[in-house]
Amino acid sequence: MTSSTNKGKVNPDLINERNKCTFNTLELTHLLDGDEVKTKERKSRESFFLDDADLKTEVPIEYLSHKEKYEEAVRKACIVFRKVQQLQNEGKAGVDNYREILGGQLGSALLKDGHPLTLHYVMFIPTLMGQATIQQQAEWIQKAWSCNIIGTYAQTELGHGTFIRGLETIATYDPKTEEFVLDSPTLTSYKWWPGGLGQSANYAIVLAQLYTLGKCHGIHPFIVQLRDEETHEPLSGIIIGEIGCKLGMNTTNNGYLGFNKVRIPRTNMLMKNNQVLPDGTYVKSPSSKLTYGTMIFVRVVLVQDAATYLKKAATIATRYSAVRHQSQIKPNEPEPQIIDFVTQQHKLFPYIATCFAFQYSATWLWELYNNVTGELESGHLDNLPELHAASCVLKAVSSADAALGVETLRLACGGHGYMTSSNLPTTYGLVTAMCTYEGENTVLLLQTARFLIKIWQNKTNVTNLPTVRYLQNSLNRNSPFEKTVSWIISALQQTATGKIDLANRHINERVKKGEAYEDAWNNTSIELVAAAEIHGRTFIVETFFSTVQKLRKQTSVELGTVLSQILELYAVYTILRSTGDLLRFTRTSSQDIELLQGWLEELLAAIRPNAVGLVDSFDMRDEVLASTLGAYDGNVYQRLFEEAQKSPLNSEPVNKSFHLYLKPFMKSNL
Ligand SMILES: CCCCC/C=C\C/C=C\C/C=C\C/C=C\C/C=C\CCCCC(=O)SCCNC(=O)CCNC(=O)[C@H](O)C(C)(C)COP(=O)(O)OP(=O)(O)OC[C@H]1O[C@@H](n2cnc3c(N)ncnc32)[C@H](O)[C@@H]1OP(=O)(O)O
Ligand SMILES: Cc1cc2nc3c(=O)[nH]c(=O)nc-3n(C[C@H](O)[C@H](O)[C@H](O)COP(=O)(O)OP(=O)(O)OC[C@H]3O[C@@H](n4cnc5c(N)ncnc54)[C@H](O)[C@@H]3O)c2cc1C
Repeated sequence: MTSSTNKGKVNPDLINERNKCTFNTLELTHLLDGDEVKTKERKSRESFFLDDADLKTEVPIEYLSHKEKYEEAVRKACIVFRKVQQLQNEGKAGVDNYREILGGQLGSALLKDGHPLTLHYVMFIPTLMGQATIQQQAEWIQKAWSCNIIGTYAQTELGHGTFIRGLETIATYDPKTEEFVLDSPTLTSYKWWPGGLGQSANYAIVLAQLYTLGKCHGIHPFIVQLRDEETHEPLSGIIIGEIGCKLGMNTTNNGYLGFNKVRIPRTNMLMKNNQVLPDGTYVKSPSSKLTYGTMIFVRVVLVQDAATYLKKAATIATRYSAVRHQSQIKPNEPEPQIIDFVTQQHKLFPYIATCFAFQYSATWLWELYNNVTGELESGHLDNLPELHAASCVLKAVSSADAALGVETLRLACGGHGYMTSSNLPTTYGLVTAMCTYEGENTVLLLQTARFLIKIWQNKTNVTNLPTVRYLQNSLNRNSPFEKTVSWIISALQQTATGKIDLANRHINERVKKGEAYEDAWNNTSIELVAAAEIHGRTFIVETFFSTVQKLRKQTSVELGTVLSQILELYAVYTILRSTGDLLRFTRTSSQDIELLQGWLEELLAAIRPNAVGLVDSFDMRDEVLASTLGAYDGNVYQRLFEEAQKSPLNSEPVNKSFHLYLKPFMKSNL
């Protein structure tokens, strides 16, 4: 039985759902965490943070002003990281805990609408680790780890986010003083967006165009002090502030930054990859793309984050759907639980399955990232393009599907899903941002397409490239329909290959007609994005399949059966999203599509008794869900009512606006 912190009387529908679950939810929780010990450690960390009275906010943050929200977020952020440091000193915290504390699980429970110090940990420290020399690390890392300085990552500008070669901030080397002079020559060159930049950080990694000895060498990273370490006043020549309210993430303190001829020492350019010598000589690294390393790191960790946000929304919507009764299926019968409507199951269950699919792809990608960065350290760059392409497509597909999933799950909760207290709107605000930051999704899909087309055009040997190995079987037509996940994978691979081939042919045809390659690329880009997307989805299904094959060797029969069902559901759901392409690029017939549809419906029915059990296995504490609709006890209506009482408008029977405006207006109409 999955534990919960909530001691309330549990709703009978949920008791009933839990009684009919066919597998041991605790076994699945352990499997998702890694093992029983890891579950214990996670739960003890959760208690360490969530039971701390100082980390609770009395008034729901929605009722605070923008300024108050920020101040409350900083208060909590400091407590959170003091506690992290305590765990570190006790040897109980590592990188994974930062992920948990900043990301979707604990992170959004502690700071519901974003963390003002996230960028310090997610990009400032990783950039120092990846781009600074040993000497520079000796100077900066310890100060950063212990938070004596707080940093951010200032790359995006008002005028450019995607096209980073077009950034306008300038760093001109002055050999006489051995300093760089940072300047923002235009309004569009102002940095715009960096998290924590507004009022929290006193340092930043700034990406700027490097000029030395009269020549521009492209963008390079510099560590720049922004504010006085004692007074926190902006330093001379630094123009800084916060960018204002956003759709979500309103406590991340995103900022703007301009430079008016700010001088920094030569040694503040991060020189692990490229260098500027004291006399101004430029020394180039083997690959200009190593400067982009931090972006790969963040894209990799975001895939896990997408899974976590989706788990949260799936838990809320599934529990709510088990408790909510509405309408009738047959006349004269009681109103059913809305989870019994098949359309409702179709909104919920594929997204429950998607949580698993993304988690397994995230694990795979994290391992690839660690292997390839290890190789980069020893000068081997061969596998960087595949890592880049894989991280782009998995970040894009997982964030897009998680955003769509959270919104679908919100809609699945009807009117109550629209309440802020359901926590679905805030979760959507967090997850949809992911589609834009760290590389806008379309742009990232085009990066993956670039990799795929290159492989296809050059007939590259793909034997050692796991994400594209399937391309070697290229255009062999797939076998007749079989009700297996292997068949689905091969049909998806066939479809992806067909789409890559067709896009490539269209580029070539356009070039033959006289278009420049770049124009032909742009004119084919709708197809290129679609090809990259299905390539990504295919890989996610394949990874889910191989993971379940491995896991089934260690699970009980009951859990193994459920894992296979959700794998099948994810596979069938994914392929049914592409029926048009399936008919175009494979031998699949419309009768096969009917069979797939029937299979989908069978799976929804098979998963129905275990739906609540599956989301219970995610083991998200009520404080993590922070939702009137999703709590473990299912007491939805009581919670909605209680939360409504917290509206400041309910603190007095008559609001002054009645006397000031409404009454005079109403009387004047007599
Ligand atoms: C150590 C302590 C750690 C503690 C922390 C641990 C964990 C933290 C964990 C979890 C955190 C959890 C949650 C996080 C929660 C919230 C996150 C909150 C905030 C997020 C902040 C977001 C911050 C940002 O957004 S920063 C700004 C990001 N900006 C972008 O991503 C810009 C996108 N644009 C680009 O990347 C590029 O410009 C481009 C679009 C790729 C084009 O570049 P260009 O130079 O024009 O390249 P071109 O197209 O010509 O390609 C040339 C060539 O290079 C290849 N290429 C491109 N990029 C890369 C790369 N990155 N790596 C390798 N190779 C690359 C490209 O494919 C081409 O190759 P080829 O010529 O075809 O061979
Ligand atoms: C919540 C949030 C937090 C952020 N945090 C940070 C941060 O800490 N530090 C930081 O430096 N930045 C940060 N950013 C900025 C973020 O990285 C950029 O907004 C992002 O990379 C997208 O760039 P853009 O805004 O220039 O979009 P644009 O590139 O202007 O996108 C607009 C449209 O143009 C299209 N487009 C652009 N180029 C192409 C192309 N080559 N081919 C096809 N279509 C194209 C896009 O697909 C999109 O539809 C943050 C952004 C957000 C929303």
